[in-house]
Amino acid sequence: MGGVPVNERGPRGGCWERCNAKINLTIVRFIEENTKPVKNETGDKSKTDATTVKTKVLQDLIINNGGGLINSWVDSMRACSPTHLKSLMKQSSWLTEHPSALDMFEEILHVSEGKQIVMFLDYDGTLSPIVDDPDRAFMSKKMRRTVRKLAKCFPTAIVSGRCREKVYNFVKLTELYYAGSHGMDIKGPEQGSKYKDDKSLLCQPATEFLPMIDEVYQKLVDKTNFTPGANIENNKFCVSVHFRRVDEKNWSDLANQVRSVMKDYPELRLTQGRKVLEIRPIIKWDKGKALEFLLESLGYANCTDVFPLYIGDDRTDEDAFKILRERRQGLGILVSKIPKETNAFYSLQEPDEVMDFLQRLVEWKQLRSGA
Ligand SMILES: O=P(O)(O)OC[C@H]1O[C@H](O[C@H]2O[C@H](CO)[C@@H](O)[C@H](O)[C@H]2O)[C@H](O)[C@@H](O)[C@@H]1O
Repeated sequence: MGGVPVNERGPRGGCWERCNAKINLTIVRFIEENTKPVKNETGDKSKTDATTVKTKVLQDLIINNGGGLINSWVDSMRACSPTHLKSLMKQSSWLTEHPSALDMFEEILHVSEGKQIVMFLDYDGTLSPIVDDPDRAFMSKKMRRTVRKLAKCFPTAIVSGRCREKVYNFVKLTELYYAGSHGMDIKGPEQGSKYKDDKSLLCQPATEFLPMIDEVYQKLVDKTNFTPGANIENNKFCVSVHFRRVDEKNWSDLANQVRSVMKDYPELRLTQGRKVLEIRPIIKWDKGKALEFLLESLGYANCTDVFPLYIGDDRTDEDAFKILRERRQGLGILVSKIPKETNAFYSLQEPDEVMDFLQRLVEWKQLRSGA
């Protein structure tokens, strides 16, 4: 550790003052954008706030058995009104604290100067847009080309909540590291990596939970069978309960179904992603631990000259952002159009912006190495 370029407000030695004008412009754009009707992830203009509120209620139902339900509604409704002045101030201050990584590109290069950049990329919502059907979350050919070029320039890992095989089938690049099941299933590149021969690299810290996860998966499939739109996804070391296509009036039923299964499995815990409940072993392993494991495997355990860049859109990515802050090393970039509590330093609005950012990194690296 040490040699760390970031502090609580942003990269140390970064050019914050010079960038204020840029940030202010972005804030103005952001406020303009958010005073228009807000589009949600599936393109429905009216529902974003309502669904955010309901997601919180669903979580409350599951975790607190319904306690604090009314307060939760009111608090969330207050917090979610984008036309409310207080909320706009919150959005603008969020953008000041988490500026666009594209706007701050030069500063990021500056603080990574002389260090080995290592790339960590989440999949859903980061490399592929969020879609209704989880089986159809394809990444574009252009994004794949970009990630392929990126992996030629820097060690690159995909870190996903999906099972490793499934995320590999979407990405289809043999030269990458893959950490599936929220980091509980890690494998090195199939092809000899130019950074390390990691054909044998494999880390699966939750194998003893496999039979339990299969059992819970089956029970959830049976239990939610009559809830239209509910979709249970087996991610090998964890299970996802999708409610994106469940009518909101059935969310509490679904929550009760999940709770009735989970109550028999104290060794499992529940986290929440984007319209998905994620059930996984209670072990102390997450995307942050996966990041540390991969850095170590790459030989950067105690290095001061490494600069991990982690890009992700979901709550589970926060574990990795937090580790980077704690290590005071590299930085996290949150993909989000709306303010979220985050440990990331910067933001990007959507996968297209992620692609632009990755492309700029590739061009910069190629220029430097005279390729
Ligand atoms: O860590 P990630 O790669 O971001 O995985 C988190 C979850 O991603 C997938 O679900 C999300 O994307 C779907 C497709 O766009 C969308 O339909 C769903 O609502 C999102 O939550 C994946 O299917 C889940 O298993 C992962 O837990």
